[in-house]
Amino acid sequence: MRQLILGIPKGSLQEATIELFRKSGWKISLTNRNYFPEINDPEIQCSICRAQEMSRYVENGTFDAGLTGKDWILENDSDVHVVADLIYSKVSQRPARWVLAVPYDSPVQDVGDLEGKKIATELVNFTRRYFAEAGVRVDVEFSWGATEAKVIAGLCDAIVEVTETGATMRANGLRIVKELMLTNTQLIANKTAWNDPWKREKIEQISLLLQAALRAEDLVGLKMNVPKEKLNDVIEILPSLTSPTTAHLYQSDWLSVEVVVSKHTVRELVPQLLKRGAVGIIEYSLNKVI
Ligand SMILES: Nc1ncnc2c1ncn2[C@@H]1O[C@H](COP(=O)(O)OP(=O)(O)OP(=O)(O)O)[C@@H](O)[C@H]1O
Ligand SMILES: O=P(O)(O)OC[C@H]1O[C@H](OP(=O)(O)OP(=O)(O)O)[C@H](O)[C@@H]1O
Ligand SMILES: [Mg+2]
Repeated sequence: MRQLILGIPKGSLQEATIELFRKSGWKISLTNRNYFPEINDPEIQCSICRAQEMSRYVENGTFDAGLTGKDWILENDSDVHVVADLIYSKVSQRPARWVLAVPYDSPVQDVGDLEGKKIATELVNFTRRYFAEAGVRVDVEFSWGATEAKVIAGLCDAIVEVTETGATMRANGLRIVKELMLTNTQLIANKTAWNDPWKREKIEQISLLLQAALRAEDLVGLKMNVPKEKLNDVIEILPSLTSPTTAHLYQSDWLSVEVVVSKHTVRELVPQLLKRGAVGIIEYSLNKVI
């Protein structure tokens, strides 16, 4: 039987990635210190890899496909096929941001103010390129991590660092001067693997289901009963992916109405639906939206 070698990112993206696979129908079992986790699909062999190195291993064919941040694909300048953007980060379903930041009371207000200064970052190539294009000469120094501490300690004048919730920036009293890049997780494939029909189909299956599970995260189903004469009043305020489904209730003038809506609209929507004559409203979560 053929097998697809799939890289799963270690670190910040690991938990969210394994959880997304679970929702998509694949159980990845990680035991302590084992870098080759079990997966309940004989056609996939998983391997754990640092997000920073993933794109290199996909590019050179060690892995057929893998998940990692767009930031590191760009930083490594890897020649890989991007199969899908999967918008999630460590704790949210939003992109993370790479920002230029300084201590709160620093005189630096703009990129140009950093001429001749020192910048610490994990994303050295990207940062050098950014400042070269801006025509500002800076000394970019590689940082192994805990980068926020370095600018506070005065070891550099500014940092280029990733932020998601902003908690670390706030906790260290840092000020964002500029947002340099948005990044999100991507599913990438080795170019030769992508041209192999069996592997491509397997990668596309993974892509389809991961995207479906991710889309479902933000949505819920709503179902309600509505008397015929109130139907238009109710439908008028229903946002929906497609137009709402309606069905007649058995031997009655009532209809059942079903829609898929954004989770965040529900608390506004439900009281209005009640006012307009809907009853027996139920909300249910969705596993996948295709
Ligand atoms: N909240 C976040 N913090 C840091 N990286 C994040 C976050 N959300 C998403 N990412 C992405 O995770 C990848 C970095 O993950 P990785 O595990 O390799 O580094 P790390 O989590 O910083 O590891 P380490 O604990 O060694 O610093 C990048 O692609 C980055 O964009
Ligand atoms: O905006 P926030 O939600 O606070 O997340 C961003 C923080 O998370 C990452 O740190 P990491 O855990 O990777 O530690 P490191 O700095 O040692 O790499 C990143 O380097 C930031 O410090
Ligand atoms: Mg880190």
